Amino acid sequence: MAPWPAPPPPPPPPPPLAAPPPPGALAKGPPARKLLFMCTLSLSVTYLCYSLLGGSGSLQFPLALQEPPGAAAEPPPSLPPPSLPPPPVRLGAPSQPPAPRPDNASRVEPPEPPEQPAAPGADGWGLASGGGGAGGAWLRTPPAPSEMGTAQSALLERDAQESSTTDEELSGRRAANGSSERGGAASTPDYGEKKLPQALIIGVKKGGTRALLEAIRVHPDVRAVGVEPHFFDRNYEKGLEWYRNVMPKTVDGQITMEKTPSYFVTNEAPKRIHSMAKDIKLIVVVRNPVTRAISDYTQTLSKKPEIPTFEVLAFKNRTLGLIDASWSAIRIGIYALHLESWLQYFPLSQILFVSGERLIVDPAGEMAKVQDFLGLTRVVTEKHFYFNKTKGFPCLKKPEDSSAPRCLGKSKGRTHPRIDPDVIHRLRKFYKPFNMMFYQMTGQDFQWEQEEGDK
Ligand SMILES: Nc1ncnc2c1ncn2[C@@H]1O[C@H](COP(=O)(O)OS(=O)(=O)O)[C@@H](OP(=O)(O)O)[C@H]1O
Repeated sequence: MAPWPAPPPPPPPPPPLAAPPPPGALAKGPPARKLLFMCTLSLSVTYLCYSLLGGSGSLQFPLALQEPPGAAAEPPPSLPPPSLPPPPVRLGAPSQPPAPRPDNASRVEPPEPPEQPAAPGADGWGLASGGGGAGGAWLRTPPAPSEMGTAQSALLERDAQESSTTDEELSGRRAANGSSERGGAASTPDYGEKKLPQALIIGVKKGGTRALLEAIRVHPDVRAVGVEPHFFDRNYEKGLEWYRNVMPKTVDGQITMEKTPSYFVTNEAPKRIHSMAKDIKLIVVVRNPVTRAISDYTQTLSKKPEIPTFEVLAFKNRTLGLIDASWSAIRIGIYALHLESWLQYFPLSQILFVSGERLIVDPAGEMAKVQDFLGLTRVVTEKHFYFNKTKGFPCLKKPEDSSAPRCLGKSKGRTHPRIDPDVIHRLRKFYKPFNMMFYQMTGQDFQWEQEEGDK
């Protein structure tokens, strides 16, 4: 294993509010941080402006964003006049500057066993089976308005608690795979030490996080917990000792990892993670937000077939073209806004953005970047993957203790319902300025605007 790189210096405090740059100033190339700050500030203000246009809504995303039918995609409006009050809730912005490392011992509860035994391969790579998706095109009748209100609130309620990989999926996979699958905590030898993670896959839900985790677990210098601990969102009160106890044992030179995709959109997560380990490495698998939203919806639909159609849920008012950004399936994909809160605590150099699309077409290429980022030697390479035609995805050729090839389970790579192309078009236009901002913030062009289809 390559030596763990020295932790980068702590991020500078968020820059003070500044006056908007004169027109064209950005094009003249101001310092990168200033540019980034101006961009993100502009985004937040954009969001506020959209919000003021839209009406009522949830706390985090108060309002729907309006996109009149046929309107040309436009970049976010420029900064507001100085008299405009600041956004009451700035998405993801921490309420305080980074806190000093807490005294863990002072708030630790007696450790208890993990809720889920950190089952290796839980929902991970199983033997390739036929299909890989549930059903074909899903044509559904929109519900009556009264029905819809109830269905939508039930959905939103569920959204708040839903795991990206659900417990049913996990237990299903465990049953299907048996309990002796490779990798992870359960197959970790009974020596070594449980450590807090040094790297996290923090998102995004439906981005390809499971595929990434399972691939990196092939590396002998990585140990990862199979289930999603949800420590920094749902289980934080249980304390760091609980969290440590969830982790697999590691020996010197091994990295401890976990993935919980909801961290990326949890307001408190950046601060909490920073207070645990400011030099932690963060990985975000991102995917075209339109496809991601459909994938998210598809997952919910598979559990709750009675929910309204995607087309119904995507709009606050379809005639007016009001996109419902309070719906989590849509909100999660506004990556630039979520990233802004992470950048308050972590430098960009500590965050790796993996393309969910490339993870499918070139898994080895993306894994090379991941291993470099983690300071690992490139052990996981082309020779570990093959494309499984039945599954329609790359699968692992040969996990470390088995000669059988493995694909991810049926909950990964579901067949998406057919979505009205006009709705997809409108969503693309909705996301475009946020995507542009995200490319600027990360310095990477994920080329989502060039994709034609949904998948
Ligand atoms: N190798 C491989 N096999 C199967 N699926 C793959 C793979 N690589 C990426 N993907 C894509 O991963 C999507 C699921 O993302 P996540 O694992 O992040 O989902 S979750 O948030 O943990 O539920 C899943 O989304 P859907 O296709 O919408 O089901 C896949 O497109």
